Amino acid sequence: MAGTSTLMALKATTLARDTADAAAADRSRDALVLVRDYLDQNGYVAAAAELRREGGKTLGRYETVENMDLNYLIVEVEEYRELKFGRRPKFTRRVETEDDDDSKFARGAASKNQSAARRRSEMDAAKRKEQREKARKKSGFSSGVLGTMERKLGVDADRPPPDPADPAIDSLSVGVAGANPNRAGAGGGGGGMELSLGGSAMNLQPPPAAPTKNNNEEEEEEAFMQRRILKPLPTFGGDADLRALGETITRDILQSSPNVKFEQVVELDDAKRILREAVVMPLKYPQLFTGLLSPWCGILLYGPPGTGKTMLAKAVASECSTTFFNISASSIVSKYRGDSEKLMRVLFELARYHAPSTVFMDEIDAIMSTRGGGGGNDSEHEGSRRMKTELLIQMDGLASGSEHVFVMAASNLPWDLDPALLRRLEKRVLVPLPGEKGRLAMLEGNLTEQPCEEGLELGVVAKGTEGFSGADIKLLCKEAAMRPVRRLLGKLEELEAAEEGGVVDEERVNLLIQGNPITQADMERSMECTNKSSGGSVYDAKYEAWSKEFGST
Ligand SMILES: Nc1ncnc2c1ncn2[C@@H]1O[C@H](COP(=O)(O)OP(=O)(O)OP(=O)(O)O)[C@@H](O)[C@H]1O
Repeated sequence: MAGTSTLMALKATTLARDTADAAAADRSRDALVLVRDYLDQNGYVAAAAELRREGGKTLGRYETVENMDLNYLIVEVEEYRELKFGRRPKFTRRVETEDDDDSKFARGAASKNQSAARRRSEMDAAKRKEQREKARKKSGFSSGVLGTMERKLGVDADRPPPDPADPAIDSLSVGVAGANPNRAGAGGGGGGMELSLGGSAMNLQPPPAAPTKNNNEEEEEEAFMQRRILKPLPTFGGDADLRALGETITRDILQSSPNVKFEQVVELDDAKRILREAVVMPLKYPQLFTGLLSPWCGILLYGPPGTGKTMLAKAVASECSTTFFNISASSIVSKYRGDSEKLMRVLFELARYHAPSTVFMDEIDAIMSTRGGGGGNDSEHEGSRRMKTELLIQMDGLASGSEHVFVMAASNLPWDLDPALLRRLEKRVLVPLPGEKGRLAMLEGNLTEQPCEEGLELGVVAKGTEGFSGADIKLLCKEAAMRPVRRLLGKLEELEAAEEGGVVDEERVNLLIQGNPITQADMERSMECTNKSSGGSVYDAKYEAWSKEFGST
């Protein structure tokens, strides 16, 4: 009898344990499905795919039931705890790790970026309202629920989005094993993802990349950019093709921070002035640029190759911390041939989504030369025609939209450009070859870190390089700097042979380099074997003539 009751007790315990195990497994599966669907809905395509891969077929058989998602659960728990305990629960807290000085850094960045954020906030208040409304519709929550969520995080509808560095703001960390850190294409911050209320809608945001040094303005600016671009992709109305294209653009075209300063660009004062006036200032002082003075939407930089057009575009993006989309028109033609029309649409959608943004289109003549008819290009491919039309439509949209998206196009052949595009590129700025002074400054800049012999006369080189572009000067310096290295190679081989392991230590190599500076003869020899790449005076005259007719400064 005693034996039977022991057996029954054992059975009951086993049954209870099995039931508890089954419930735990269900909970675990539910959590994964909820996270997966949340990632999907918020554009974390790669992370969701990774979760699918790890979850295998079993996970694939489940989906979140209607009227249920992660947001909803969080709100439920919050409201329940508030009712029961009189205060809302904290789901997460910020942690500092040894190798991730993130929060200290982010606090520094927060104070530096405060004034910029204030400026942005004024511009963006209306936009945020609109986004809140969209998010509310998307999440299916009433505005009251969203309001409650925002209050919990101290977010005011008309205040700027909370800074993730603010320790007062809680965020929910969701570990996604194996999540692709490059999901947003900018060297993301690893597998962990952070659920935060970015002003209104809940987004799973990967944490900002941890910088290596603190208190450095450039790096802070870069971290700000990282946070901005690590937003998840927009959903593109659920269109899988567009979303895939969005992923590609984010990976290939969007740059976190070009990190080029205006001071690094030699000469080109006119171009710098116009760019400051057209982009930098309107972002800093939006109240000055309204109505008739609304900022320019498009600028064309034209001139010989290698004169600093790309550098200028990057300087603009860095100076105003705009998200930088750098696309070479020839790559649109070769790489996205069948998709080029869609690419344009997705590119501009992403630019608006990450606004303020700068879209830089290099070699614009490759896609926007004069359309069929007048230019004699009647055989123009239909797809290419549609792509051009799409670009024009998108540019028109910029003028009427509220987002700050600024298009910079560059061309070496402005006379080939379609007049319809020219009309939309309101400012057209010549980026000419550098003068003698400019060339000297470039020579000095390029050779700053190279050991040069005492009394090296760079002025002579500057005089003798008439017609050279900045890129040519860089090549010339590289060639000159190679010459002492070539002289050293023989010596290094001898030393290697004598050295155990066949490697000469770094210090010794450095000493050898210091004792072998660039000489005047090296510079002269380099001038002899480096040619200018631009077309010379015929082209110069053509630029001048076009400038007179179409340029604007
Ligand atoms: N004004 C300049 N100041 C400093 N460096 C310059 C300048 N112009 C050119 N350079 C040097 O030349 C390189 C190439 O310049 P950049 O790519 O900006 O030229 P680009 O005008 O865009 O050329 P392309 O028309 O061929 O695209 C730069 O990385 C830089 O080293």
